Amino acid sequence: MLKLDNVHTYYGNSHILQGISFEVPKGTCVALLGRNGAGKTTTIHSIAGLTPPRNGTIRFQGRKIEKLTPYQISRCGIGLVPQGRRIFPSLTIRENLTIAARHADQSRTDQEKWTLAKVYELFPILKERENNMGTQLSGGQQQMLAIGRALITNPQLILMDEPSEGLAPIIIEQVGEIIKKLKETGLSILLVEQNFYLACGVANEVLVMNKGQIVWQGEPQQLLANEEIQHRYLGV
Ligand SMILES: Nc1ncnc2c1ncn2[C@@H]1O[C@H](COP(=O)(O)OP(=O)(O)OP(=O)(O)O)[C@@H](O)[C@H]1O
Repeated sequence: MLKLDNVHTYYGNSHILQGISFEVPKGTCVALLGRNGAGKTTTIHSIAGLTPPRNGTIRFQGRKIEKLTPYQISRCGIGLVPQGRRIFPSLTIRENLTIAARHADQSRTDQEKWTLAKVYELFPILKERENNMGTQLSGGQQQMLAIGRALITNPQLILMDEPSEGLAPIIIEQVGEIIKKLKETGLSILLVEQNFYLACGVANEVLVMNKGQIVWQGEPQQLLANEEIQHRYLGV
């Protein structure tokens, strides 16, 4: 589904991603873990075209996408749930969703298509509060809206940047359940997280980043059993 090969990304002269390679197979969730500043968001932004890589290739369903614009990448079927949610504060829930729907990929069959009704079915609280402004939502509701807004573009892969950030533990559990449900629909997910337990609970594979490189990769159970890696790179 997604394949990065030797990706190098810079901010000016700062060499941030130093040869990142990994794959997200179809229908799976791959979690990217690491301390603050490890390069997780930069990886997501490199894939989404917001900070294009200077070297290396990124393939989505076999097509090279590293030189495309963010809009073109989104049209290929990659949805972004950005860090901090980025809800439009002066629009209602419904407007936040319908604006995103205007950019939806229409090539999928009706059954697979995400509509406003399907997003409301997944998140009934958004339907109940559809006329509330973005700013009037709790952190958990904003996260649901950010996920709904990505889904309504009909992506085949979503990039989620720290969905648990700033949320209470009970809401983080709900986010975990949502991610599992999305996987069941066949969606592929690249999940960037600081929350070790959330990531290990939902991912098929975990990648650990440090200083712009992937320093460990394996199954969640292997990471849960590996205290050395947890201490050294994740501060668990
Ligand atoms: N716009 C920018 N200009 C210059 N350097 C940046 C910029 N954004 C990030 N960096 C640097 O790039 C490195 C990687 O940052 P990045 O945000 O990818 O890390 P992260 O693992 O996502 O951490 P966090 O959890 O804090 O978001 C850091 O050293 C950071 O200071």
